[in-house]
Amino acid sequence: MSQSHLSANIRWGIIGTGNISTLFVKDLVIAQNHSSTPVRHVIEAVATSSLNKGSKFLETTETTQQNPKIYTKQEDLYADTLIDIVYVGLPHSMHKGACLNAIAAGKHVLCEKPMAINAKEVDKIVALASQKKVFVMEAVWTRFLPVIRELRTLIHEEMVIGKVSRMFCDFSCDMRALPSTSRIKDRNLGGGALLDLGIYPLTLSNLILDGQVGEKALQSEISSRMTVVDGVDHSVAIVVSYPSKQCLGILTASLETTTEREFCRIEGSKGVIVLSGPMAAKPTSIKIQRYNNTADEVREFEHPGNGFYFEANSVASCILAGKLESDVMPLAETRRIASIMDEVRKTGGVVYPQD
Ligand SMILES: NC(=O)C1=CN([C@@H]2O[C@H](COP(=O)(O)OP(=O)(O)OC[C@H]3O[C@@H](n4cnc5c(N)ncnc54)[C@H](OP(=O)(O)O)[C@@H]3O)[C@@H](O)[C@H]2O)C=CC1
Ligand SMILES: O=C1OC[C@@H](O)[C@H](O)[C@H]1O
Repeated sequence: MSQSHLSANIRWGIIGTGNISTLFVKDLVIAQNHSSTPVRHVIEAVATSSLNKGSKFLETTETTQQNPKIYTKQEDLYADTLIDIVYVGLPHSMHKGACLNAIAAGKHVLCEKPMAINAKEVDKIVALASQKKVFVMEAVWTRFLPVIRELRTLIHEEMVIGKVSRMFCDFSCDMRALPSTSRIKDRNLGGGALLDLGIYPLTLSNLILDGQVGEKALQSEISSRMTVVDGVDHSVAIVVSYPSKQCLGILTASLETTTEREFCRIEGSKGVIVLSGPMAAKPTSIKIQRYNNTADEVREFEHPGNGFYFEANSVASCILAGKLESDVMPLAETRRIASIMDEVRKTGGVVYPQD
């Protein structure tokens, strides 16, 4: 397919060759065939614990032909002057260090969620990014999906279900078989349901109940409970309420069961919207049930790959425009969600070494 629409290169350095880095880079490759892709995404280098893992990663992601360098020391990737932006795909406890090192080297950063273990760490990253004048964003890719843009229009502009009063959202994955040493369960790696999964229902409650992000977001009140195993939460339940809008969200996440495809129900004065998909991070369908109409309306959102390129393209456009943060996922929103998660953990009794 022709790539004549691509006017600039964005050269990525990928840190970590695990699950999400693989999916993300595969999507960057897919993005090259989309006429809406504003840049050519180049995988310039990858940093990994072993050369062998690096080679396998390049094969799996079909980036071998781009001839990326494989570094076995992250410092070498940060020092590579050909890299524009570092993508951090590491366990949670390693995000802060990787972000600070990349920023100190003058790189832009896209860091997997959560940007850091707590709001205090987020503040350090934001302060250094502001000093070094680089773009930084937490990779909450869900916010960039077309299904979310449509959902927000339906709820906040067209008000198809009237005034929203309540929503339920769950993100649970049965991870009982994982050992306690896995990044999902190990307290020293920032494990736990809230930071790994609960961040998505919190994100959706912001998008559905509020609609404004970051500094413009409305004041909310939080109550919560957790079940804790080996120092990390295996289940969490949060009630987020907006007194000024008379609405509330009941949000849950768990490592001990798996959510049904219909993972989110939004109730309004004129009807109900049900979101479904393989997981709360990736809604693929919106069902509208109007109280005055017997026929449901279903809108499906299918696209190749996972759809990480919507996020990556937006990041590339910000960088080309010289922006230091995204309007869709601004740093104040990362900070706001991080402090809510701090509050929920404080009530639930989950304390990380970084707190
Ligand atoms: N946006 C999304 O949809 C998703 C986001 N995520 C987020 O991505 C990040 C990584 O998650 P995921 O890819 O699932 O994790 P993986 O365990 O699959 O990969 C993490 C990688 O980090 C490196 N690493 C370095 N030290 C360790 C360690 N002690 N334990 C494990 N890995 C280590 C390894 O890469 P190497 O050996 O190459 O150095 C490893 O492959 C997390 O922040 C997670 O929340 C995860 C899944 C989906
Ligand atoms: O989307 C996701 O699904 C599985 C989780 O472990 C992961 O961290 C999360 O982001």
